[in-house]
Amino acid sequence: MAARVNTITLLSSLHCKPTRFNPRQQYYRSRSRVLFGSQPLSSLGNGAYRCKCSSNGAAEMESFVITTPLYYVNAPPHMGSAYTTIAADAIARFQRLLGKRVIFVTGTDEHGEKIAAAASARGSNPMEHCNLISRAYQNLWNELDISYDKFIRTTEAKHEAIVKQFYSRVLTKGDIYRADYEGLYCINCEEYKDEKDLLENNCCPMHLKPCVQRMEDNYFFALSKYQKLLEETIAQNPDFVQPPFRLNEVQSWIKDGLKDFSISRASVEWGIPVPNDEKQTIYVWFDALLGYISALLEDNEQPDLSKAISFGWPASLHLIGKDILRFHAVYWPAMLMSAGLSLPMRVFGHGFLTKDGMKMGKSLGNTLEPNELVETFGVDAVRYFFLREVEFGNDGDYSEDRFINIVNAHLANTVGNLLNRTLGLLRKNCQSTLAVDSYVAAHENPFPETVEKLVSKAQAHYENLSLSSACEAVLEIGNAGNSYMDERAPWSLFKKGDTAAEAASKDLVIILETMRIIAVALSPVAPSLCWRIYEQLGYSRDQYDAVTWNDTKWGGLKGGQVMAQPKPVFARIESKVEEKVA
Ligand SMILES: Nc1ncnc2c1ncn2[C@@H]1O[C@H](COP(=O)(O)OP(=O)(O)OP(=O)(O)O)[C@@H](O)[C@H]1O
Repeated sequence: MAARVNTITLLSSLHCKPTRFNPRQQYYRSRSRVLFGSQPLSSLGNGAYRCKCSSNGAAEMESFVITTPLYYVNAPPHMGSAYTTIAADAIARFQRLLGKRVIFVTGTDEHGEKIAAAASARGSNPMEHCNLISRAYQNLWNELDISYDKFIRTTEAKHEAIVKQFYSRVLTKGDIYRADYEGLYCINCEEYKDEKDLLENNCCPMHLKPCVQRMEDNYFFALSKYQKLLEETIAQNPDFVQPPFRLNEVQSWIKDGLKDFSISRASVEWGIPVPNDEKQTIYVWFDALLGYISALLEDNEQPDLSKAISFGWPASLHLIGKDILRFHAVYWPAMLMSAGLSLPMRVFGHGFLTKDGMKMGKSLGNTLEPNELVETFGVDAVRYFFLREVEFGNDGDYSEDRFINIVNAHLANTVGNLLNRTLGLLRKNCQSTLAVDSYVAAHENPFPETVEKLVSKAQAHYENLSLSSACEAVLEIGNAGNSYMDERAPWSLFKKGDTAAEAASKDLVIILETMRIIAVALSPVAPSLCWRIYEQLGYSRDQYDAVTWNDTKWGGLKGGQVMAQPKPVFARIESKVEEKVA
C-alpha cells in the first residue's frame, strides 16, 4: 500500500532514516483484515513516523499528529485545560523544530446532557451556549500562544457525518446491539459507574456528587469482545500508554474484565442522532473521540471517514489528563479495532493540577483562571512555570509565591539579566557590534562543548516528554553562561589594554551565542520570550520563525552583526514574599 501522502520534501537527508516494520500495525492487520485507508509510515517509537526516502535521495517529511482532549463546554476553560494545551503546544513546537510536519489538534466537545443543562441554567439554548464557550477556549489559546493547526467542534456538520459513518461501520461489524440497562449514573462523568468504585452515598470519587439510579433502553458497544485483543496489543506495545505507571492501571482494568458499554442515550436530545433511530442520540464519548479524526478533514472536503484517515491518522500522541485514560486507552482502541482503523501510537496521561489536594475542575468549581494569570504575569511566565514546576505525569499544586520565585529566578535572573548585562557591556565597549564569529570567538575554548552537551540533554528530555527536565537542562545552559561571565569578568578585562579587551569582546560573543542557543532550545516552552531574545540579538521575526533545532549548534552569530539596544526581555515580578529558589 502506498505511503501516506507527505507532499513536502526536505532537501537535507537529516531526517531520513530507513523505514522500519511496525509490529503493532502488522499485528492488527493480520487479525482484522479490514484495515483500510492509507498506511502510516513506520513508528519511530516516539510517536513519529519514519520518513520514506524518495528515489532522488531527498526525504519526505515525517509527520507528527498530536491531540489534546476536546474540552467539554459545560463551563469556560480553566488552568487545568490550559495545562494540557500548553504541554501539547510545547511538544508540537519542538517537533516542528525537528523538521516534522506537525498537525496539532484541539477543540471542544459540545454534546450531552451536561451541556444542555448548563445552557438552560444560563437561560440560553445549547448552540448559543456552545458558541460562547468554544469561543472562550479559542480566545484563551490565542492568549497562551497555542499554535494549534486544527480546532474541531463536535457540533460541526463534518464531525456529525464522520461519527455516523463510524457508527455504521461498527454496526456492520456486528458490535452494536440493543438492550435495557439499569445502573448508577454520574451526570458529571456522563458515565454509568460500578458501585464498588463509588464513595459513601454512591458519590462519584472525581466529582463528589451522588450518582443517580437510571434505567434506559440503549444501544451497546461490544467492548468485551475486544478484551483479549486489547490485552495482547498492549502487552506487545508497552509504550502505547505512558507514563509506565499508567500502563499498569490500564492493564489492570482490562484484566478485571471489560463490560460492554452503552453508546446511546434515550433521554438526551442534545446530541448526534443514532443512525436509523432518531429517538436516541449517540453517547457523548462515542461521539467526541471521533473528533480526533474529523479534525483532520480539510474544510472544503466532503466529510468522508476514509479521506479523513488519509490526512494523518493514526495520531502519534494523544495527550490527556489521567481522568480520561480509560476512554482513550481502553474504549477508543476497541472502537477503532471494531471499525478496522489503526490505533493511536501513544496515549500519555498526565497528572492533575490540584487545589488543596483536589483536582482543579469545572464541576467542582475550584479553578484557577488562566486569563488572569496571563494578565498579571505574562504568557511566558505562565507557560514556563507549569511546565517547569510540575513533573510531567505527576500531580502538582499551585502556589503564587512559588510561581513568582521560580519565574523571577529562572527567566528574569538567569536568562534575562545575563542577556541584558552582556548587551550593556557590548554597547559600552564594542558599539553593540560583534567583534568576530562565535565560532572564532570560542576557538580552543571548551565552553561550546558544555553547551552542546546540555542541548543534547534538553533534546532527549523533550523527546521523552520530560518537559520539566527539558526546561531544567536549558536553564543549566543559562547557569553555565552566568558562571562563565563571572569567571571571565569581561568588564575588568576591557580596562586592561588591547589584548585583554580583545579577549573580553570574544567573551561577550560567547555569552551572546549561548543566549541565542537558549532562545532556540527554550522556544517550545516560552516562544514569545525567545522571540524577544532573538530580536535583541539583531534578528528579524522571519529569521526567528525559520529557526530549527539545528540552530542549537554552536556557530550561529557572525562577526559584524549589530545587536539591538539593550532592553529587558523579562520584567521581574514584584512580590511581598520572596524566597531564594534553588
Ligand atoms: N486539574 C486539572 N489538571 C490537569 N489537567 C486538567 C485538569 N482539569 C482538566 N484538565 C484537562 O482537561 C481534561 C478534561 O477536560 P474537561 O473539559 O472534562 O475538564 P474538567 O474541568 O476536568 O471538567 P469536569 O470538572 O467537569 O470533569 C483532562 O483530561 C485534562 O486534559
